[in-house]
Amino acid sequence: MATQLRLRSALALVTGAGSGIGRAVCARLAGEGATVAACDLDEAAARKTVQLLGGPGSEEGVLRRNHAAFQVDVSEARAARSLLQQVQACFSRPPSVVVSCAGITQDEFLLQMSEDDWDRVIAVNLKGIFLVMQAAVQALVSSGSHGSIINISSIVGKVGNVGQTNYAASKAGVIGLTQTAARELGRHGIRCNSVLPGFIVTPMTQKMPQKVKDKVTGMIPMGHMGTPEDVAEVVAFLASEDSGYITGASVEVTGGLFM
Ligand SMILES: CCCCCCCCCCCCCC(=O)CC(=O)SCCNC(=O)CCNC(=O)[C@H](O)C(C)(C)COP(=O)(O)OP(=O)(O)OC[C@H]1O[C@@H](n2cnc3c(N)ncnc32)[C@H](O)[C@@H]1OP(=O)(O)O
Ligand SMILES: NC(=O)C1=CN([C@@H]2O[C@H](COP(=O)(O)OP(=O)(O)OC[C@H]3O[C@@H](n4cnc5c(N)ncnc54)[C@H](O)[C@@H]3O)[C@@H](O)[C@H]2O)C=CC1
Repeated sequence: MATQLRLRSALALVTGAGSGIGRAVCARLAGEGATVAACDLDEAAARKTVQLLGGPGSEEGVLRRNHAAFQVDVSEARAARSLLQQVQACFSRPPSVVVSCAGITQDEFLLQMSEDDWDRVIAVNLKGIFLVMQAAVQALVSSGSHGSIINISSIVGKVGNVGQTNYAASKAGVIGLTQTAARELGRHGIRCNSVLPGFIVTPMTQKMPQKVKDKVTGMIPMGHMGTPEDVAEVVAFLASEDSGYITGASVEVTGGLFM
């Protein structure tokens, strides 16, 4: 159950906000009082998220007074830096909560995987988190502000997965990146944690071959796929002071898959 408005003083920057887990995270954080900067490669999708957050100004085409949408390709260094400049210009402060959900798959067996398939997934899923996190913590540290960074990895980053050498490597990298940032930033009052979702119902998993989806679902101890809201619940906890002594953690939201 959400603690009433425990994030009322937070400005939350969420990437991948236009779909799936990122959209659910925006809704949950806003529901707990946060002001949300919904960021995505697909600006229209990010705007749709802001409209779905409801409240005054959420009518079609009118940005809600206290939330805003931003377009960004997180894999581009200039774009990531510009995003933080835009967000600070819009809200006159750095984001105290940063949730990196933006991610892609380009699945293929190792024997057939192209260099481009490898490079693109690493650029978005790993370098993208590095770029956004670096820009955000530079703003937080220079302003002497505390914060909570939540990076979305995957259970695949822990155990691997057939057809995902690129994706698994990127998600394993997110864990190590986050743990290292936690070690460096604790003295600045900035916590950094990873969330490792399991098999969640989103457009990303809907692309999988049905026979694989059926196999995976049968392996989940809780017997069903998770929802984006299941992940958003954990993200909200890590964003709040209720997790004030948690940093460097990897929190699995999997229904017990690969425990
Ligand atoms: C025995 C089942 C074990 C399942 C373990 C898998 C756990 C996955 C949990 C995922 C949870 C978190 C996921 C996440 O973070 C979000 C995502 O990444 S969603 C996308 C996940 N992607 C995959 O799992 C890869 C799915 N596979 C494919 O997309 C295609 O197979 C691929 C592009 C790799 C190759 O396509 P193609 O050449 O057409 O071959 P087939 O599709 O016909 O497959 C050939 C053969 O291999 C089996 N197979 C494919 N993928 C997997 C897999 N992930 N795990 C186990 N087995 C797999 C497939 O069933 C075929 O087997 P046959 O016996 O020949 O039918
Ligand atoms: N769905 C699942 O089962 C799981 C998903 N994850 C991770 O959760 C995160 C969210 O995944 P889903 O919501 O399922 O996917 P999704 O495909 O529904 O949403 C991903 C969002 O990221 C955006 N995006 C893609 N590339 C981008 C870029 N370069 N810059 C900015 N935004 C970009 C897309 O436009 C999209 O809105 C991803 O990092 C994914 O790897 C982890 C474990 C399981």
